[in-house]
Amino acid sequence: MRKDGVKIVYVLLDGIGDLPHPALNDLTPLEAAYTPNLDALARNGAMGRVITVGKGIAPQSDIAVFNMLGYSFRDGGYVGRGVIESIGCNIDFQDGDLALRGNFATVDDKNNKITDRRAGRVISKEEATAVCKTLENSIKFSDKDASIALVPTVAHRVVIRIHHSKMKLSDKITNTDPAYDKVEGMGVAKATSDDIYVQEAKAQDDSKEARMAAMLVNEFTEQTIKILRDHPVNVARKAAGRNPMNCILARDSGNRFPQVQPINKKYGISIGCIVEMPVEVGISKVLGMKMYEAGSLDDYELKARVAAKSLKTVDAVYVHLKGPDEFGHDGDAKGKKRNLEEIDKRFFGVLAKELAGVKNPVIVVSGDHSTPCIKKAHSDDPVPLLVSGNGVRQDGSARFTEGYGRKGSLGLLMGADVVSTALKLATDRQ
Ligand SMILES: O=C(O)[C@@H](CO)OP(=O)(O)O
Repeated sequence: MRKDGVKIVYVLLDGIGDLPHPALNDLTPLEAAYTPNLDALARNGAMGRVITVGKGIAPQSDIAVFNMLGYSFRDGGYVGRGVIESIGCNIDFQDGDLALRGNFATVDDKNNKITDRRAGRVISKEEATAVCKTLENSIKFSDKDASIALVPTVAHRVVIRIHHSKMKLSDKITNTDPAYDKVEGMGVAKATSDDIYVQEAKAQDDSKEARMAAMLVNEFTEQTIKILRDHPVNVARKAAGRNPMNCILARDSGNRFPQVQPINKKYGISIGCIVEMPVEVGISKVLGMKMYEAGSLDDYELKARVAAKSLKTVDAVYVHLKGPDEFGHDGDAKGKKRNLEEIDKRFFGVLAKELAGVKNPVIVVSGDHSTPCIKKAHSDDPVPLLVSGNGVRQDGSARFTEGYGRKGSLGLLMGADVVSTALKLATDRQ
């Protein structure tokens, strides 16, 4: 398969997949949205659907993106989102430390009932930094050889790193965040219910390293709620009628660096990326992808321009657009529809113009998982896949929607096969 001359733009729309929603006359956000640029790509290409990680698995973005880039970790060797986000935010992490993904959350501190898993989502860097600094200075573990580092990343997200100077901590512990389970190291969304409390971390084996890890995470959780009860940041937030960030929910622990084949070696082409969220930044570093700066999360026009320009130096560029997922989590179907229309106009519309000078580009569009607004959580519903351009045989798809994905000629793929399939389609015509 000749790969010289290949030019691919690979776009993952976070949380893209959805289900019919009453607020959209029982259409999905993709079906209800006006997306002329995506539809033009669909008419000039072929569609299918993707089970990104595994049948029945509602994956988190980390393991889903790894799969969509061809790394399935099905041997159970996945290191956990905590490690990936630690790498993404450059925290000092060594094998044997315990890294976890955290959420600043709002709890009723009388019974630890969670009233908002994201403390209202609006959290400034200053608030998060002040809270993390207080916690790092105030938390005292019963084991004097243990210490903690906390790094706020984006909005309600924070990375937790626990170090023990005399033992390698085990990652065989359960989450304190009730919204996600750990299955073979992978973070899997649970069908959430309203009656949710902060969970106690439990050791998943009888080793002293797992029991120590669980004990330290529980001490962290308990002390955090006490310390933050009257923290100035929360006094101010409550006075302003905003949810206090008075708990940190922890999940997806890991205790070692991933060992994987660099992506350029895996596919024999050079692949760059445009990513912002700490988890995708971590993935890109682990896979050795050249990262291109392209503004903040919704600088869509800039991302399109940088993506097209990057093809002067790399053969393919992976672009992660976070937008749709948060509307799914918030159950905002109309908001997700509007966000898709914005991405279509401001990213894909600009990309079409910017690629005018690129010979035979192939555009691949899919997602990391479904986040149906009706469920307000990730689901195992397959995501649509589109491969368009460079003479890819058109299959009659008229729009980029879940429905056309079901009927498309590419059929049903597993996430780990998407890149190799797209590469084959992109090079058959060479
Ligand atoms: O970080 C995020 O964007 C989401 C899902 O990946 O996590 P949470 O549901 O905790 O907001």
